[in-house]
Amino acid sequence: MSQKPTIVWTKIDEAPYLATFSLLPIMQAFTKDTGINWELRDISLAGRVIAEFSDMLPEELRQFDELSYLGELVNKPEANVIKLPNISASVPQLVATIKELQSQGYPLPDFPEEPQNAEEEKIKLKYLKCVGSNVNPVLRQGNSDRRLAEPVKNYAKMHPHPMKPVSPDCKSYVAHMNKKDFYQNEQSFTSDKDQNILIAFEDENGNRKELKEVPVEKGEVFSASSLNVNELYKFFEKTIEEAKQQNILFSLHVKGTMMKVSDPTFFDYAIRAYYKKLFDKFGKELEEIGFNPRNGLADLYSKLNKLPEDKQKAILDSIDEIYKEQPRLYMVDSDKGITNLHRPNDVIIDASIPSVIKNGLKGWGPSGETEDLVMSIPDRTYATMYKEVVEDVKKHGQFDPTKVGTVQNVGLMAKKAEEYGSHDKTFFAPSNGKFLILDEEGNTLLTFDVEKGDVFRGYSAKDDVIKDWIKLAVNRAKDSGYPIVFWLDSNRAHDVQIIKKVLEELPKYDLSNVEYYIMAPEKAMRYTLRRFRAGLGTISVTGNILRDYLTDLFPIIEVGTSARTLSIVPLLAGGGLFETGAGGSAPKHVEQFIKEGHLRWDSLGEFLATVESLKLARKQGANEKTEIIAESLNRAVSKYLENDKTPKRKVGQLDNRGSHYYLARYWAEELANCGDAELEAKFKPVAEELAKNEEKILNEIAEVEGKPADIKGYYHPDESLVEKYMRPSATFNKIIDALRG
Ligand SMILES: NC(=O)C1=CN([C@@H]2O[C@H](COP(=O)(O)OP(=O)(O)OC[C@H]3O[C@@H](n4cnc5c(N)ncnc54)[C@H](OP(=O)(O)O)[C@@H]3O)[C@@H](O)[C@H]2O)C=CC1
Ligand SMILES: O=C(O)CCC(=O)C(=O)O
Ligand SMILES: [Mg+2]
Repeated sequence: MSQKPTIVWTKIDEAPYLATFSLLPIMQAFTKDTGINWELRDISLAGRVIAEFSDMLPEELRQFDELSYLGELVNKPEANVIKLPNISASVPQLVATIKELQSQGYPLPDFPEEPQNAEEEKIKLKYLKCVGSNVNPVLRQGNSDRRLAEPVKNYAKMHPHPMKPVSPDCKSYVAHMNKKDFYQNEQSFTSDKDQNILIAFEDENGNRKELKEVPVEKGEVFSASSLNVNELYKFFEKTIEEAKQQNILFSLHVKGTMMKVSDPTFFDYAIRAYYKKLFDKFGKELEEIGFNPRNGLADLYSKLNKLPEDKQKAILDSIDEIYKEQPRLYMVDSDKGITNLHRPNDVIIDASIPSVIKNGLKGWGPSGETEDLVMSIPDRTYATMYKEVVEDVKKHGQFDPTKVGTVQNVGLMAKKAEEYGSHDKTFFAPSNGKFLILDEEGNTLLTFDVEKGDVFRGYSAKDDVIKDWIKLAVNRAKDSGYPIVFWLDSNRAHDVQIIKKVLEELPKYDLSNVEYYIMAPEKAMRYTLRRFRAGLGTISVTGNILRDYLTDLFPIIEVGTSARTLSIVPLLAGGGLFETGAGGSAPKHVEQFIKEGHLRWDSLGEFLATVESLKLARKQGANEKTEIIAESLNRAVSKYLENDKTPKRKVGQLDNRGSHYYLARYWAEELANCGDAELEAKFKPVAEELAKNEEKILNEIAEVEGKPADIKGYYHPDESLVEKYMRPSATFNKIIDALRG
């Protein structure tokens, strides 16, 4: 192992990217004496686009492919990566990024949505590599351990975030399909050897097309499922009609970003059902301009100018008519008329359902008021547990953050586990027929009867990954004393295979102090909520999707935002990946920053991740001061929370930059009394300087607030301007830069 451990800090997008400019210099300054080397590696959406197309760019605009570099690093024991949340881009976000880069002088080709020749086909494929969740699955070469640190829980108890009460006559509910969904159609097997299996499609005349060869390891659980799109369409028709009858909002909650291939299908059919009259009346024109509902209604607006003006007007009028007849839509931004069906990346289920719960089971309607709503979550695999929590809130009332317990998670995530690794194994039926899984001898292992347009996806979980996940769960149970609940459903073919492994593995451990259960998601939710409302702690041990969903749901209920989560990924190869929070990149915060110079991103996730990363660096060879510095940071974070120095929502209040000042000050104060003479001597004057200059520093920050922060870009801003806005206090910078040396 190298003598000089390196911590990689990732350069990403949106709010946490902005915050990095203020925070990373502080981290470098305070850890100077550890001998740790800090590297900033660009995995932002814009950075990935530039790297992908570097062969087409002039030398000075080229960029190294940092994601591939990191993808290799995480498989080495020296890996120590702090991964901030990055954009998992939808196609509209990608197109916006390309436009912005072009406007900055990057000679990038347009995104060829409908390629006309082989060259365009190649370009499209390159661009599609930048879409969806293409960073996380590459870096996540370990399973995940997500939980809230004790001081964070205590903070929420002292400063509870608002949770709106639920009205006793609340009409909100979760709607899902009842047949022919992924849940019903799943099939699975555990491979008894290393082999290559084949995914193929056979039409009704027996013509077979080979689609993809997939290597499968011995002990790997391989599963596949299909979803019937006619049934999906009927589901939307019915749910839309119900919303109309009940006079509540219609809403759709999916993961169009992470599940970039299969989930836009939900969008597609929701749009076809909701705007049916538009398709009936203008089907030909919509086809002519290449409207693709998978990209949301925004795609129609962006292509409308290809039609003559009178046609454009007729289409817009028809949309207005539809809004009068159909149920009101759940809104993303009612002021701007942006609806739930506008863009697939705006409503992301893991964050959106908790936000509905926070709002007292209401969503924003077109009038700018909150209203009851139906939450469509088509596939039952994950809808039923949301239904359970929604019904629980209706029955028992809103959660009280000062009283609830905690729900931690151990997630099966490594090596592109489960559905989150299915993108390259997802196909759409070109006609009625069947998808087949064949072994090397051509024997049929699984068969899926489908109709034209149906979605098929294959996914798997590797044996070593499952075993590591079980080990992590048992260890967490022992460390915390909380019961572990495996959220596994004996009615799901995939879960049946996993349950077998859990039952085989568990007896290999000393379970004398471990309370464990295996329950289907609905029941697991019921059990967990009972304990949660009684103030008790429980660990959910789940697959990859439930990991994602539950680690937003519970932290948001418990502490207001999943950004405050501690998210550790012990890598299978021995290193560590520390994700900051469990949430996203908070685009709303960037909008506020650009408009009024106030950034309300709370970097708590980054603070907590750094503590863990420093502890790992110590094990990787950093000197003994590292531990003291990490512990001091940990205590500084507690102080930061006790004194409530988290950023506030409004301009004029403490923001991200001010909150970093307090973190630095408390960290210096802790180091000034840490028991290490050298560190104490070094940081005593720093603590004094920081305390003495409090007003001056905060005033210098306040000077850039209340007016626009023009950073000349959203996906790829001018970094010298970002730096200027994010480090506006000369006094503070001087103290930090002196430490950085
Ligand atoms: N790990 C990753 O890399 C992840 C990436 N993403 C990506 O992030 C983007 C945005 O996702 P979205 O669903 O909007 O979720 P976000 O978590 O970005 O935003 C939802 C809301 O959470 C609150 N919030 C989030 N982080 C903070 C913070 N640090 N400080 C204070 N409040 C915070 C704010 O809510 P409020 O106004 O209610 O206080 C915010 O508006 C998408 O592109 C998505 O793909 C999403 C999840 C994880
Ligand atoms: O990778 C993504 O798209 C989002 C990941 C996410 O939401 C999570 O890990 O909680
Ligand atoms: Mg998530």
